[in-house]
Amino acid sequence: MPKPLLKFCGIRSLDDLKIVSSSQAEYIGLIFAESKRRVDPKIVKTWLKEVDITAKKLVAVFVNPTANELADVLTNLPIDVIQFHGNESYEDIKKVKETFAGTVWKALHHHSKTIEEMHSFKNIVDGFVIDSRMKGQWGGTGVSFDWSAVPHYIKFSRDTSKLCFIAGGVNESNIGKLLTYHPQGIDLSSGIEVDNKKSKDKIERIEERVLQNVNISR
Ligand SMILES: O=C(O)c1ccccc1NCC(=O)[C@H](O)[C@H](O)COP(=O)(O)O
Repeated sequence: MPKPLLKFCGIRSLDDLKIVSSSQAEYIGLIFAESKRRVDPKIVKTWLKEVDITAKKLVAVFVNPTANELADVLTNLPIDVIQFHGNESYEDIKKVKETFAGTVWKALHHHSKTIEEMHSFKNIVDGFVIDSRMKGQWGGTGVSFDWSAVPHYIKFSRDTSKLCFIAGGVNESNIGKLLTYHPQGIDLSSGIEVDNKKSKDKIERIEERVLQNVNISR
């Protein structure tokens, strides 16, 4: 089994960025939505002068963004992926794709109709992030969903040639179980934090588990 792609999300300081830049993650996520992890694109721009992340892809996470919010981020930062994490419509995403040449993912919350929602976005997005559904919160909840549904999400994504990340409450204690489903991608935020900061130790322990699993399945 190949190593699942890793996305470390919710970087909120220069120190966080330094930590994830030397990690095994392929993707680094920044939050541009209402959240304790929200960052200002102009400040992130100053961090990028100090930290080389050219080996990684930068993901901008939005929740129902305005055109101005999108423009502010896209003009200041070298964004590779836009992740729509709100209730954006197919048409909203289509409009953004007219001018944004990068990759676009739709985050969907796990519930009984998520596969139907994936169907409705499959012709406009490059990938999905499946996250936990928590009342009043869009993401970064630290809560995991019932992973017995993960094989359905993986199958749908494979059949439609989309990338699929599993998100929501993944941490060093439960990632072993998630790895048994062989997801293409895993997205973590709360599970790699201590006191609201990204933790190098937690990241290293998680990466160890991921790499162990890759070796075991060889
Ligand atoms: O992380 C946030 O604070 C956040 C706020 C609003 C919308 C999305 C947000 N996060 C998006 C992500 O991609 C997170 O990595 C994902 O929800 C998993 O978070 P966690 O459960 O904390 O691992």
